[in-house]
Amino acid sequence: MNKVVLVTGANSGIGLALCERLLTQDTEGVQLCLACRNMQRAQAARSALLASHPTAQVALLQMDTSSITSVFKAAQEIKLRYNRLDYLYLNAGIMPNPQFDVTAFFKGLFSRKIITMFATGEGILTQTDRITPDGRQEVFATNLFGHFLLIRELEPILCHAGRTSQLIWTSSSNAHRSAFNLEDIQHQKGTQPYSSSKYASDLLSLALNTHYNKQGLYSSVICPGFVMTNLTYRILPSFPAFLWTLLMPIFWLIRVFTNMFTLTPYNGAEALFWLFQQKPESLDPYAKYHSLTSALSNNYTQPQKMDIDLETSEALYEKLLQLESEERRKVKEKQKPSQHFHSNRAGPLSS
Ligand SMILES: NC(=O)C1=CN([C@@H]2O[C@H](COP(=O)(O)OP(=O)(O)OC[C@H]3O[C@@H](n4cnc5c(N)ncnc54)[C@H](OP(=O)(O)O)[C@@H]3O)[C@@H](O)[C@H]2O)C=CC1
Ligand SMILES: CC(C)=CCC[C@@H](C)[C@H]1CC[C@H]2C3=C(CC[C@]12C)[C@@]1(C)CCC(=O)[C@@H](C)[C@@H]1CC3
Repeated sequence: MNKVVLVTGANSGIGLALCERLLTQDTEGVQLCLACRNMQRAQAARSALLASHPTAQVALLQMDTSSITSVFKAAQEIKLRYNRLDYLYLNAGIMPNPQFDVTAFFKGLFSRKIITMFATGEGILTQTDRITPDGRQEVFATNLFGHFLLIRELEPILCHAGRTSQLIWTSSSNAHRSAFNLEDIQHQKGTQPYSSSKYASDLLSLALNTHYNKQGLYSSVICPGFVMTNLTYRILPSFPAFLWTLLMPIFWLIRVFTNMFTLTPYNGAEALFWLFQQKPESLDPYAKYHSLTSALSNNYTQPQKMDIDLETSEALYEKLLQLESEERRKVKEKQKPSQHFHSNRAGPLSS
């Protein structure tokens, strides 16, 4: 039977590379749905996939994960189109207005933390977040909360007796406990919203396993390593593309010291692809699955224990459920005036 696979943020980078890899492995056996914010880029991605796999089933769906209305609308559409969903890749993500701390970078080069700095970007990156029209912090809304609402909405087609479904989050080695605060889950106060949102996805994945494994739904997280994509090019915006190309030999050299420099979206998608082939019951809910590339350019996936605990994951889950109820209440409030308007119109006509 065909596997139904939905990938968010599938029009570029790691998400698109995953789609390409899935189709290369089994063109006929996969029914792909690319859920994208930008439909022009989504069309281009679909055409590229169909050019190399003309018989593939590739559908498109408009969804902006930072917008509550868009997520609810997309979820309705998905439920109309499919009666089951085997894989949901929660991959869309942003790192807006990144600031690269040059001083910290040079200090790091001459410290014992040099490898960690290159592997995780720890200590050298901050971001300035924005507020969405819904009034939420944009990084939290895009990377985490929109995805959480999507999962909750898709529950009926994700949970089926007698078969399993997988949720797979594109997290990061940049996820740190120190950037996350349970009292400020949207990271309104700090300067590391990206790290906070990725740490929150690690916690949420654990909580989802606690609450949904019995219903056959399993969640895992991966880190794609450091990959050259639109997201990373924006870290040094003044750097022209050719300078990045000039840096490539240095980056390949760094692979001798850390296998986290996967560099290409194809390599970065390794763990996402590997998880597609695993039995979800055999996976460790406390592990992050890393895409790694050796100095000799061999790709492999390796699990690493995450710095997370059940108590914090449950507390975050509760807070997300509260936010979800608030959002549902707001949606109902918005619908009320128009219902009132229609019933008023219906009144005199029927009398
Ligand atoms: N590159 C790296 O080194 C690393 C990346 N990651 C993670 O990998 C994931 C993919 O990023 P990557 O491929 O690198 O970068 P890209 O910028 O190429 O991909 C990000 C994707 O997310 C989509 N997206 C962004 N915002 C929204 C939104 N509001 N609604 C729907 N889609 C949205 C983008 O679509 P659009 O075209 O509309 O912008 C794009 O398709 C992200 O979650 C990122 O955090 C993790 C660790 C390292
Ligand atoms: C100018 C030179 C010679 C080097 C600059 C390298 C940095 C721009 C680069 C080194 C490690 C990278 C890194 C990330 C971004 C770019 C670096 C800081 C990430 C933080 C990108 C997003 C992620 O999720 C992390 C896993 C990446 C970790 C490594």
